[in-house]
Amino acid sequence: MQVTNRTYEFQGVSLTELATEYGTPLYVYNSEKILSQYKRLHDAFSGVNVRIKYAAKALTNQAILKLLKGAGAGVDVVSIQELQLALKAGFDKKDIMFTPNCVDFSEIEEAVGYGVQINIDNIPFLKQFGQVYGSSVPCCVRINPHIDAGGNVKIMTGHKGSKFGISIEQVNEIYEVVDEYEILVNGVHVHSGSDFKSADAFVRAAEVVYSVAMQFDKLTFLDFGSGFKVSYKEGDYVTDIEELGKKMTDSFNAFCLNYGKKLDIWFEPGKFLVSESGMLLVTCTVIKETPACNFIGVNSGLNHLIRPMMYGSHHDIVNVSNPDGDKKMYTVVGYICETDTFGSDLFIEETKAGDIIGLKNAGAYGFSMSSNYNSRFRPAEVLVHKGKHQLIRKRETMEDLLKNQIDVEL
Ligand SMILES: Cc1ncc(COP(=O)(O)O)c(C=O)c1O
Ligand SMILES: N[C@@H](CCCC[NH3+])C(=O)O
Repeated sequence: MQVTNRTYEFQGVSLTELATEYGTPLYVYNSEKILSQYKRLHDAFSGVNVRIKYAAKALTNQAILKLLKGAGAGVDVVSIQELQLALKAGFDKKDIMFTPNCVDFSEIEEAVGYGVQINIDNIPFLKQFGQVYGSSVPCCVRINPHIDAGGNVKIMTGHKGSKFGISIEQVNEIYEVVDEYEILVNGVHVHSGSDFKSADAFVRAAEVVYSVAMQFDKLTFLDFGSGFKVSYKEGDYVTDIEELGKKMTDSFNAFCLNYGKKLDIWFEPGKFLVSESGMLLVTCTVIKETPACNFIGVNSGLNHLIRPMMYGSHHDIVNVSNPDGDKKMYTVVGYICETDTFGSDLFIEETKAGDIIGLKNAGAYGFSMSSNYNSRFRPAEVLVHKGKHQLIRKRETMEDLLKNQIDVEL
């Protein structure tokens, strides 16, 4: 995003004009940022056969899926619905990885029916998979490496107490089940969390994967999940992707040499690809000066962007209508009937009712985690691509709120 000629712009398209044209609250995405992040990651791993499986959960809009497919990405999905969305966007079944957790086994069977890559994350399902498919359908196994990584406890998935993956301490059971049913294991997977505070977590998880992988002789890929950290605020630690690329390329190539075969290396980034591309535009409804602080009230809330309330996440907030205003300290809050603070004691350009306020870094887990709480409509979404803007999701209407409700006589 640039501030040019006193306006916030994506590819020369003014964000205030988008807010006027489409109304607020509005999610706006910049395709250039998504594509440049994709290229950066791909280039960092140019010394190995890298496959980037976009974690669709971060932002599932068809336009975004198509954009990433066009760039060469595959996709990681966690539900049958995400799988169907990926197929609808044009992904080939061979480029889709299905990584569910605690679903009914029938979802695995359904996914096998679609012909996508299956990732198994518990021993009972591995057994059941062996009983049903033997060696006729390949599967990947998800390992829990017992590594504490991730920005906060709610988004850590690789520690010993986590529900995800098969514990590294149960790895012998995996080998026994695989032998018993002659399961064709074609991949080993690890995903230790989101927002890693250090790239070292990747390196440590990779060592665990390499040691597990040596026991399988039909592998075609190793999947190191995600956890790439982007900057949410000035001074934030960010994953040095180029540095990580060098380190992991060396260790991966050494592993392949040892293994006796060149494998593919997979990653499943969500945030890294789409977070910084997105801005949530809202309108200031009221400036409320209290003895405690000056509130900027806005026409949105935790129903549209839950990350600050759910994880204590920081999103930089700017006054898009008044980019040159003097900065004052504000607390930005939503219109929901419970505390829905977007940011406390932030220095933001002087704001008045009616101004357009932008919450940055809202591309990942923004719209996809939104809800209709308080019976509010979810926002519209706009994609700026090749210098043009397009509506990629309509704002909801009363019809959407009522469409599955059944009118009964009482
Ligand atoms: C299995 C899996 N892969 C990939 C991701 C994407 O993570 P991130 O958005 O941090 O890149 C997640 C979410 O944490 C996940 O659960
Ligand atoms: N939803 C989380 C990311 C991880 C979710 C998937 N494992 C966030 O907003 O930071």
